[in-house]
Amino acid sequence: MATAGAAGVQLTSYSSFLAAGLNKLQRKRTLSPSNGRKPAATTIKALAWGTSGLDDLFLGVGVGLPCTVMECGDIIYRSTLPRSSGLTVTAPGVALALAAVSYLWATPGVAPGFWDMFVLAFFERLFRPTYRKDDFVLGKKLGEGAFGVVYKATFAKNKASPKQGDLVVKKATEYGAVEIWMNERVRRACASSCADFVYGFLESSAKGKGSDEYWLVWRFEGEETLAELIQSKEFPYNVETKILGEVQDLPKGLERENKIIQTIMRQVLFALDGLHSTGIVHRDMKPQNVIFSEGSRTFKIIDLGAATDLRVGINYIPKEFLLDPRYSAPEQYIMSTQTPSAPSAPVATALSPVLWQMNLPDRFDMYSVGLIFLQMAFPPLRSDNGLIQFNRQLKRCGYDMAAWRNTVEPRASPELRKGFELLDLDGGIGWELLTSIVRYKAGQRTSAKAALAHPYFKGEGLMGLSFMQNLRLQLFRATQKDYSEAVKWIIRLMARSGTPTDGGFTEAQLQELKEMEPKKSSARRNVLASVLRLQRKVLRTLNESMDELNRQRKSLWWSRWIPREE
Ligand SMILES: Nc1ncnc2c1ncn2[C@@H]1O[C@H](COP(=O)(O)OP(=O)(O)OP(=O)(O)O)[C@@H](O)[C@H]1O
Repeated sequence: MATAGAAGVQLTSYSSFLAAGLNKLQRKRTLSPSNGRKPAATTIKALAWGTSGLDDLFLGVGVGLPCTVMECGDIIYRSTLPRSSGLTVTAPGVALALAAVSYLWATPGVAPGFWDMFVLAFFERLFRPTYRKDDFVLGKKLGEGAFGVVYKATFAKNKASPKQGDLVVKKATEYGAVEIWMNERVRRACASSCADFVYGFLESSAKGKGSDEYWLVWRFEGEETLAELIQSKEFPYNVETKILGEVQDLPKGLERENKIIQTIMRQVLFALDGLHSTGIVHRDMKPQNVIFSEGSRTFKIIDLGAATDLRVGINYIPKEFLLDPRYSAPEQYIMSTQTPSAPSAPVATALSPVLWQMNLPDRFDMYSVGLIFLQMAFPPLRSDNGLIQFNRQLKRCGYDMAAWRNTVEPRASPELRKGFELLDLDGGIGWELLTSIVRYKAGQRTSAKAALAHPYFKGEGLMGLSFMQNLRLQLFRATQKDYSEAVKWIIRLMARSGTPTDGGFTEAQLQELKEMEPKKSSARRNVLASVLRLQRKVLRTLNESMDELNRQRKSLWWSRWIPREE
């Protein structure tokens, strides 16, 4: 260090010596302006560059007197010197930060997931009241499914609860763990979407490990599910006062019924959008799992036993089949069967936005909601038999709702025709919404959020739409359009011989096109094939590595979060 310092001092002295020489030269030129010629500016500049270059060199070397090395400046002007340690904002930096934030917040939400799991869940566990089975008195049985029995219940007299009132208790088998997880997630993220969850715990039986039971407790929301309500001959009038608070000032008829159905659909979609936004797919949407909450006067979703949390990959087993065939979408699996079973939580969380966008798993629920809409609009489809028959007919029509309509409408019963008339109100926006949901391909189905923004819910029909709403409708239509129809039309047009009346291409033109095409299309096809090959390879690699990870972590890791009865 000492040697370097000395060298620096020596070099600095040399630089000062040169600068002094330069000053002298300038003075000399100014004092004796020579024989009419201008001073040799280039020489001076060159010398000046020489000295400043040396100074830069010292700065670069980093040795020398403090003010040669550190750009101290004069004390008076120090504030004008560039700040060396400030945060520099650059366009690529901002773009990168924005991309990272968008990824972390994209559905199902990596960042909110961390916050929820490590902060909210932690504090909730610290402060919420805990219960044990003696705190409840079970009443009548409300239902019995494959995985548990549901009872109406109350708090035991000795248990002081902040909110008294009726409860619902489900005693469930091993699948109860998943349902507790889902209900707790929902309570923190979108409480109004589902029945109000009170508590869930594992009750270890004295008889042995095999008979452990999960207890799940909710507030009793109400007596009726949508299934019971739509079975009534009075539907939809039997729901009117429940959700609208009063009888509408309209004569009984299609318009009034449409308003009620609109409100039910809006509430169901709103609840479902809450679940989807937090990364939960219900997988068992049906009128039996939509309950009318008397307290909040809205429809809420129940039974999260088949739900899957794609934020962390819980209960996500793509090859599993546990769906109600009456309401399930044609694809049956919510994720591509090429997608592996759920990886470990951190990997699943990091990849969740990519997997969500690749598979659009929420559209599985949307198909089921489309069928609920259909049942509300068409009375003959409200029975099990009616729905099963419809499913068969739609399958035969290639899941094309327009084709189904063309087949059944000409010989439709008055009840069935009533459904078409209801959906055709206001320029057919109800039919348009329905057909944008009930589609074969998941990717072409509209999401819950997009459906909520559909003008069908504006309530005043097409005539009542503002300019902006109309614009949004056009945009919705453009994004929802099935362009395969346009392609078919072009192909049909091409197949005809070109005449002035029919249009289309002549044989000669087609031949010309054929001759022109190969090079272009084969290049494009090659690129496409390479992209597909790459995609398959990525998926296969992911598949293998994740299955490997999964094998090592088959245990129900999330059961750590589930309280046990002491
Ligand atoms: N929070 C609640 N408030 C009022 N009733 C409820 C509530 N939760 C569930 N129920 C009633 O209990 C019944 C069964 O509930 P749930 O569907 O969750 O159980 P399940 O065992 O999964 O039954 P299934 O297999 O038949 O769907 C529901 O149909 C509903 O009538």
